[in-house]
Amino acid sequence: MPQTMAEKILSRASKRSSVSPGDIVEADIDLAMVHDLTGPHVVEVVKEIAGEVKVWDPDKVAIIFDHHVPADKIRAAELQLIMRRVSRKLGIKKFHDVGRGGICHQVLVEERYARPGMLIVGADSHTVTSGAVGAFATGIGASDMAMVWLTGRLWFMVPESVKVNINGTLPKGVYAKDVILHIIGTVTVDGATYKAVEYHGETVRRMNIADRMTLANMSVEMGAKAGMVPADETTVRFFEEVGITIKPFGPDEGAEYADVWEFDVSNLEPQVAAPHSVDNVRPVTELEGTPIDQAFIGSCTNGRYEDFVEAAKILKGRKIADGVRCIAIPASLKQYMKLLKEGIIDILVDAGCFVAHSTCGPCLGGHLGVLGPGEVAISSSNRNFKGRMGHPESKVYLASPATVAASAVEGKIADPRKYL
Ligand SMILES: CC(C)[C@H](C(=O)O)[C@@H](O)C(=O)O
Ligand code: SF4
Repeated sequence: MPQTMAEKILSRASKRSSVSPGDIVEADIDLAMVHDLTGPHVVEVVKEIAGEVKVWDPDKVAIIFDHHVPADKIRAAELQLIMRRVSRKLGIKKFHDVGRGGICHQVLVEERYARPGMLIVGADSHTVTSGAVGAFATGIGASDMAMVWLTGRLWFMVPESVKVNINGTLPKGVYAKDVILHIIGTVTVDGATYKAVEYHGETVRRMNIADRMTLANMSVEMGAKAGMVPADETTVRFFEEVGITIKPFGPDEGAEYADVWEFDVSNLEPQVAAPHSVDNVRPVTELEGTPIDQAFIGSCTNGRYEDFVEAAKILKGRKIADGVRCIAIPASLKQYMKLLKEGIIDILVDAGCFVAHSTCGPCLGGHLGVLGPGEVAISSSNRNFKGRMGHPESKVYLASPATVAASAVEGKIADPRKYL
């Protein structure tokens, strides 16, 4: 029987010839990731069950520090100490300490830990990001992760698959972020609950890996279990860049989908998700002029080289508006280095941005830009829940890096198209 990407991956991992939506399978995990915040909980549960810390295969475990790095308070330092000791004890090679990697989802893709056809679990909801290279990647809780550490296996209910066809040429100033915001705005935050979403169509085929990561990343904001892009020639080239040969990977011809969604993006305007829900999406022209206090360019959604290049086109030779701070944080050391070498960091600093080394920081109201009462931010990240970036009385608007940059320059939500 022809199968979707999720079905193919779950059949292979559970050693079955085929699976159908609703089946319960026990599958072998190819890669298990934890970070500085969730790792300590996993360690605690593993110790409770097994009496000591251990993992089934140290080469299939990744431990990446990103949420509170460098440690912003004593508690964060304590948690990082735990994970540093565990990494050393277990001989984890995919261990990325402060300054040695970046945001966990960026690192999984950038280091090519995530590969097409893999089954990946991470103790973080945005683990779906690795779907950009054709993996079934999903977020799980600490106790599930503890079972994975101990056995290398986990049960799944095979999800129904949804095919999202995205066609049309993106207009100037409109990006992958606008596409995914538009999709979430259309289907709402529970529009894809427990579904495996596959992104198809000419628009997606033309997207680079950075853009595909933005799409996959926000799949969880409509409830998806996984968000995947078939691995095609672009993916093959992405792996070739570092000397790794992979084969394209996609659904079988004739695979059956629970739903097919069609989107034509040829006339799409830049999109903005207004407070306090990711599906509260409007075209930028409806929100233009809304005053802001802070702009943030970064996160696992939009903190890549390509994102900063777009923001820098707008920031070059301009200044951040008086009374507004713009925080710019590349998603990883590698992205930072590339931006540094190409003079993009100079442009950001010249414009008046506060540029920091890779961390989740302000994205989850952690540090390096926590909002105060009544403050308004526009952010290139993925969540705008009440209090997400700080005080419960603050507000977060989500948009593309270009829209964030244009807004930073004007001190109010602005349409990036007039700058491009
Ligand atoms: C802190 C962590 C568990 C959380 C997640 O799972 O997504 C965070 O990364 C987020 O984006 O809200
Ligand atoms: S950058 Fe934001 S969304 Fe991504 S993992 Fe960190 S806190 Fe979560």
